[in-house]
Amino acid sequence: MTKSKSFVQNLIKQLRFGSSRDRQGEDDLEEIAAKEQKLIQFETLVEATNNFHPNNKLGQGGFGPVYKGKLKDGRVIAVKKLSLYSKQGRKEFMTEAKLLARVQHRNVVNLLGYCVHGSEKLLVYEYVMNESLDKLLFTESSRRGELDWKRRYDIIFGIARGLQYLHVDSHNVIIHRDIKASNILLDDKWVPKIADFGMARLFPEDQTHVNTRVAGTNGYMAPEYVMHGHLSAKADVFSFGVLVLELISGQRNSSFTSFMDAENLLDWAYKLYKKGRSLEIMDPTLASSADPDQVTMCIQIGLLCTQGDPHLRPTMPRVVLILSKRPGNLEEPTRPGIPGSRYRRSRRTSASSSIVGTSGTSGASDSYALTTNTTGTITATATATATANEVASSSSPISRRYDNRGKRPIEG
Ligand SMILES: Nc1ncnc2c1ncn2[C@@H]1O[C@H](COP(=O)(O)OP(=O)(O)OP(=O)(O)O)[C@@H](O)[C@H]1O
Repeated sequence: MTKSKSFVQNLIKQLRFGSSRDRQGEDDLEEIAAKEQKLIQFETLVEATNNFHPNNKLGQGGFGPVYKGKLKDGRVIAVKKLSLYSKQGRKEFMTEAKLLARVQHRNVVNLLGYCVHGSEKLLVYEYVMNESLDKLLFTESSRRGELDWKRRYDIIFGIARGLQYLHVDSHNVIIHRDIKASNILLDDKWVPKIADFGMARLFPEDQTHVNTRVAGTNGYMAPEYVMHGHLSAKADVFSFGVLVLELISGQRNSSFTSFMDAENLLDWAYKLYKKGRSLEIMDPTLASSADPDQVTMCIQIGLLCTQGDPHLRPTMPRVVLILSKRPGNLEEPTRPGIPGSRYRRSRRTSASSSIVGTSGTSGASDSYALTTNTTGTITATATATATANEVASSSSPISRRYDNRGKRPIEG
């Protein structure tokens, strides 16, 4: 067996371990990473970041702070430092280290190595120059103009390719679970890199979905995942669709300003689409650079990806195909599934990605109303007695608190 093959197999073994084996997993990982020469000395990082000087701080994530640094060989790096007291962070940190060690793709951030220094743990990435899409699109509004239509289209395409790689082309199915604007980094050529694999899950090849504890970010999570903890690649497809509509409109779904009585960005886009006026959602700063046909197609893709019924959403390979071939006829999107609105759960189990219809309700026998209150608590209400027990059950993820970043922690 080759060295790299045994490395990958060891990592897969570790990812399947339960939490009681985390400690063991960490020790193994150190050994494996050392063999792979992925270990970076703490002193090297101290020097590279000028002793983690506040001036070098790039931002603060769920794990802890991220610093910019420069290695002696000239490579610019981003160092993610795990907060010492975060048990949750430790788990996510290990997941990120293990998963990123085994993926390599132009549209996935490159993990250069990691470092353990006493109780401190650090992950070292290539520095991605234009930082996060979130900053450009929403926070530093003066820079939004830098994202003309061509760049936004290429970003959409790049993220789609990155997700196709994770879902299909890597050894196992990897579900990212937290696709959102702040987890997309843009390099100096505006190539998007999917980052932050702390919540990702690795699926065995023969498994298409699992039921899991819900974790993710408000505004991006697929309804079947929020409601039932049902996780499949289609949950990432949903988040991707939200991101596409955010990129086109320049509006954050989670803090949407209401237009046309729409409850959120997806609802607004859908209502305009049904009236044949979908281009009205377009960010005004795109007016001079936009290709209307391409924008229209991307809005339709965003709506297809965010459909309430996960079976109706296209797979990522299909999205990549649509983006590369620009077909004249695309299927009609059905109503989007949105936390905060009514979601109908179809009983149908077979997968299909090219169904034409007006709503994802065929065979539906139960439905839920999901509401988010001002404190960020998501609450689900069963609207059919047949499912009242399921909703009342303590294992059903119906009422969870979000932190002030809109992020739901992994529980248990
Ligand atoms: N490889 C990198 N290159 C350049 N900047 C980075 C890199 N990794 C992270 N950053 C910056 O550091 C900041 C914090 O990133 P991090 O991934 O820890 O958290 P986040 O995605 O903002 O939040 P959360 O952890 O809650 O999802 C981000 O704003 C991002 O711009």
